[in-house]
Amino acid sequence: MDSSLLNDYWQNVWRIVKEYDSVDASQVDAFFARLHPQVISEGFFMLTAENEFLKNWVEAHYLPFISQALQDMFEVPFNVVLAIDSAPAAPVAAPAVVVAPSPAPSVAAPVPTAPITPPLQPYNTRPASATATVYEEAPAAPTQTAAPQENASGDGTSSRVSTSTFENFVIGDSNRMAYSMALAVAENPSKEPLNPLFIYGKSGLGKTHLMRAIENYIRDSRPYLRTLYVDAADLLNDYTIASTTHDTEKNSFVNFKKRYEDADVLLIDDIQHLQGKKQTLNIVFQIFNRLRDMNKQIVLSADRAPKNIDIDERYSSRFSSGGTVDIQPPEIETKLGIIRLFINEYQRNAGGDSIVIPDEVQLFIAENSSPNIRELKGAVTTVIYHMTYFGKTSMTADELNALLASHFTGGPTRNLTIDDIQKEVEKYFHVKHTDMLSSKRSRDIAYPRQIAIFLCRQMLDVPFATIGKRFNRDHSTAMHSYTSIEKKINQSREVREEIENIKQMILEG
Ligand SMILES: Nc1ncnc2c1ncn2[C@@H]1O[C@H](COP(=O)(O)OP(=O)(O)OP(=O)(O)O)[C@@H](O)[C@H]1O
Repeated sequence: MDSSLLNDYWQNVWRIVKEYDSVDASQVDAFFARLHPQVISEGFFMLTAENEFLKNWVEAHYLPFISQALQDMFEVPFNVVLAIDSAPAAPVAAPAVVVAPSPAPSVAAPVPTAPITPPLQPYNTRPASATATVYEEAPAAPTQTAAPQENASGDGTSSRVSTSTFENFVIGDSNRMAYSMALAVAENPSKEPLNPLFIYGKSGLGKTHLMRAIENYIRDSRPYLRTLYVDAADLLNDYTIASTTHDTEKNSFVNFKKRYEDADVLLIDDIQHLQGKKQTLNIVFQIFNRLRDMNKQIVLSADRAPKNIDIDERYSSRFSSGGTVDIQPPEIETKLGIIRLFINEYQRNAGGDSIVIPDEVQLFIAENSSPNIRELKGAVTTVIYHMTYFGKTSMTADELNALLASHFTGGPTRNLTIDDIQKEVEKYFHVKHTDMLSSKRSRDIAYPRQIAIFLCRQMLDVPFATIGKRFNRDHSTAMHSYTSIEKKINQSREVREEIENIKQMILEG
């Protein structure tokens, strides 16, 4: 979106607010003249104010009016955010939300000629099939204009490496902050305080999507930067090969390290895979420090908070020394947004007849699928194929249940057992099964054991006596474990997240 359009929207908001009965138009003029629109996307509007006083005053007196005016214009509720920018530049339009106002690039670097910008349309121009539920969905059609070109990307490829972009990431409360931070990094790599950026959340919630979106954005907008994405499991593999290759010059190892140290932007996904891999961690840490010293951008992701990764504290504290943000399980609105996005994508790929999945079917899928978005997408594919193949125009709840029962991991057909829970908890904490059942009481064994007992009770609802027996304990010890974890969950968000995470892994088997 060009900045004049952004300004037009702002002028319109300004005009509408002045017309409200309870406001003093001249005061509005005085204050609003010192605000600068920065970003608008569906349901989100960000302004900057020149100082704290102005920000606080506008927040206290005019924020609801600004939201209302935007809602009047676009017919969706708006979240309005004010930030301080003491030296505001000309307003910049970004694809969607950003965390902080982005100053003009400090180096004479080529910037994207046309930033990614979802066209914002009044809500009533949406297809009639869209339900009234509010969600933020970036339109699927890519609008980044930079043509694929030779760049210095670390893996030698010259343009986009996956289809995950900021445009096809559906935003909701559960992921808004992560999206904003990822976008801020993509727009201004190596800018403090988001270096390193650490994104964490359970499986299938969109961490890789955001990392790939950062990678794609930078490859398009700053092709001269070497951008390197790697999954930690592949990195580990790379390292094993490099360190075991018997070349006398140690070229394999040197090349391995150089490949990562040469990156301007290094993205390492799923770093929990490095738990227990001392040597690899040590090398990764050296690479990390070197890149940080050279002010290169690092983005890390994991399925749990840095603190909960079983690695030396000096690593985890360095890894989380910049921006740390989590992605929570999606709300129904976000799930519906993703379902619609996926139907549109499917339709575009398939061409031909239009695919109509009734709203009630979409709602059924959103309500019954687990938070894992892979599962959600799989369910949509199954339904699309089923409806297309049998020429159906709708499906009843019973039919959907029958079709998707085995698909949903949390569904009724998944018969979880105490064994399943023990197995996943042991895997998560790297505890041997014999230790889990032993009388050992060191914290690294007792805590996982308590969690396993807690989950057996919570997920299976079996008597404490039965659970105790399976852990070589009596009824009261099992009950004590349960209450002790319950207490920890109430006291600590991290414990809560960790347990949710393990639960999800158990459900996914
Ligand atoms: N908000 C979203 N909007 C659109 N698609 C999404 C969103 N979140 C996730 N997805 C899609 O869901 C799938 C799973 O997401 P992704 O691979 O990013 O998860 P993850 O958190 O990295 O999981 P894991 O930890 O298992 O690697 C991908 O196809 C991704 O494009």
